[in-house]
This record gives sequence, C-alpha cells and structure tokens, in this order.
Amino acid sequence: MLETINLKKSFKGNSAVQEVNLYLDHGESVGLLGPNGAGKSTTISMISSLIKPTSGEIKLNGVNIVDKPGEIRNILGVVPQEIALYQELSAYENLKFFGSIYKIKGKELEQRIQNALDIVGLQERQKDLVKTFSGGMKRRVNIAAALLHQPKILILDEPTVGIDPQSRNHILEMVRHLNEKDGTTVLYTSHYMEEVEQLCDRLYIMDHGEIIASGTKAELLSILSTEDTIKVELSRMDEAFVEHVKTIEGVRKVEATHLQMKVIVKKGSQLISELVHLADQYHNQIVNFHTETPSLEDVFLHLTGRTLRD
Ligand SMILES: Nc1ncnc2c1ncn2[C@@H]1O[C@H](COP(=O)(O)OP(=O)(O)OP(=O)(O)O)[C@@H](O)[C@H]1O
Repeated sequence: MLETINLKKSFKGNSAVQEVNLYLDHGESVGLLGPNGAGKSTTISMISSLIKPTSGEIKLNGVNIVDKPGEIRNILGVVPQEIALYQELSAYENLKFFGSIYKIKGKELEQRIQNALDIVGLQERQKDLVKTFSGGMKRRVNIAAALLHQPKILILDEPTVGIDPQSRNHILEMVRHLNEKDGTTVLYTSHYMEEVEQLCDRLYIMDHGEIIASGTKAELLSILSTEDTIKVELSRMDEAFVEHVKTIEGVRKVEATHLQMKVIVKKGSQLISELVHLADQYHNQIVNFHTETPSLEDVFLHLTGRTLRD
C-alpha cells in the first residue's frame, strides 16, 4: 500500500534520515520505535509530504508520490507531535475549521464531526473552549481532526507523550479499534516499547536515522534467542563493579540504573555465583536477582547498546 525506498533527509548537510526502507500493507498496524532524535518525525513528515526528501521514493500503491503531495493527503490522516489547535475556539469549532480545509461541508461535515468526537470520547465537551482542556484532551481533539476525512492510513507521532493516563488509555484503545474494527492502516511512532508491543503487528526499530531492525515481535525477540537476561539488585551502585562485570566471559551487555543492573549473557551462562563473588570483592552485595526471558527493550539494548530513553 505505502512504501519508502532509500528515503533520505539531510538538514544543511546533517543527515537526519538515511536510506529508510519501510512498508505498510493494507490493514496493518505498524510501530516505528526509536529514542529521541532517531529520525521518526522526519520520516513521517516526508511520508505526509510536509517536507521533501533529499532523495529516495515514497510509493503509494506502486506510484512514486514525492512530487505529487495531493495524492497522499486525502488518504493519510496525520496526528503530529505538536498540538495544532485554536485555543480560543471550542473543540467543535476547531473541527469545523479542519473539516473546511478538506472541503467537507454541511450535513456530511456535521456527521463526521460528531463521529470523530465520539471516537475520541469528547462529544460531551465539544462546546468547551480548547484552552480549558487538559493536554490529553487537546491531543484527542487533534486526533479527531485527523479522522474527519476518513483516512485509510492513520499516522500518529508519539501521541501519548506527556499526557494523563486516562487519555493515554483512551488513545491506545481508540487506535486499536480504528485498526481492528474499521480496518484503518496504522503507523504508530513511540519510544514506549509497551505501547507498540500492545498495538502493532509489526515493528521497525530506528536509531540514528536508520532502520536497524524490523519484523514481528516474535521475529525481533528471536534475535536474542541465544541470550538470557539477569536482573540484579545491588546494595549500592558502583561504576567500577559494573565495568568489571562487562569483562566477564559470556557477558554481552550491561545496563545499570540506580541499584538495578541488567546483565545480558550468552544463553546458559552460569554466572550468578561469579557475580556474587565479584560483588563481594567490591564490598557490594547482591540483594536480589532473577533471570528473565528477553523483552523488546532487551532487543533494543542489544542492537544499540542503549536503552530507549537514554
Ligand atoms: N528542521 C530541522 N532542521 C534541522 N535539523 C532537524 C530538523 N528536524 C529534525 N532535525 C534533526 O534530525 C534528527 C532527527 O530528528 P526527528 O525529530 O526526526 O527525530 P525523532 O525520532 O522524531 O525524535 P523525537 O522523539 O525527539 O521527536 C535530529 O538530530 C534532529 O535534531
């Protein structure tokens, strides 16, 4: 349905996106996951024809649309990261304005506004000024605006950042409903692993402007089928101890935060007694430990050497 081929974007010679190849099939829910600055928003802005790629192609049903922005705008609904609403107008008035941009009028517009408000759960607050809304409610109005022209593909750029848990749950449920019940194709960007795990059939992991891995959750987890994760709780954090653990044979990655240490080891490595012994040498103590099956967070750590929210 939608495909990017070797998509690149540089800003004044600085590369933001390099050779991104991704596709969306009809009815899929696809996650684009990566830390801040990975290039997710730039990729989305190119797909939605807000900015022009430095090079590469964007194909909609096999046709390159880089020079035909009109082709995609009718098919795509984009929910940008920034809230783009008129604060002094009500939710209803904002939606009326956005509807007019798509040249939807009269009864049809009225019906679509009510339908979009119903989907985002704001029908009862439609007459209230947007400036009185919480961040999460504003985001929901933004989503409603992106739905007015009944797009076949919906792209959401980190829609749950900085909002209250109630709105977050509402948004996640809504996206799931639009995908599963209405058949809307979804591209969902996030740096929350658990959201894309919940919502998406397939994932792309992006870092430093590149897609570094892609596949279903099971396929991505199989990258770590040769590894175990040991989670260790320490009596105190000690950099020298952490550095020493990294040098133990069989240890592939170590991530330390506060009193927790996550040690990714070669599958089957029996390292607990070695860790206990080493902690003792550093006058540290292992208070607790357990071995976990790898998560997508671990896949990200394995691929990049960093956690998603570094
Ligand atoms: N208009 C611009 N001018 C110059 N540099 C830009 C511009 N837009 C993005 N960049 C740079 O491109 C890189 C990718 O940014 P982008 O916003 O696409 O990442 P992101 O993955 O969406 O991150 P975030 O989660 O923080 O939005 C960053 O280094 C950013 O500073």
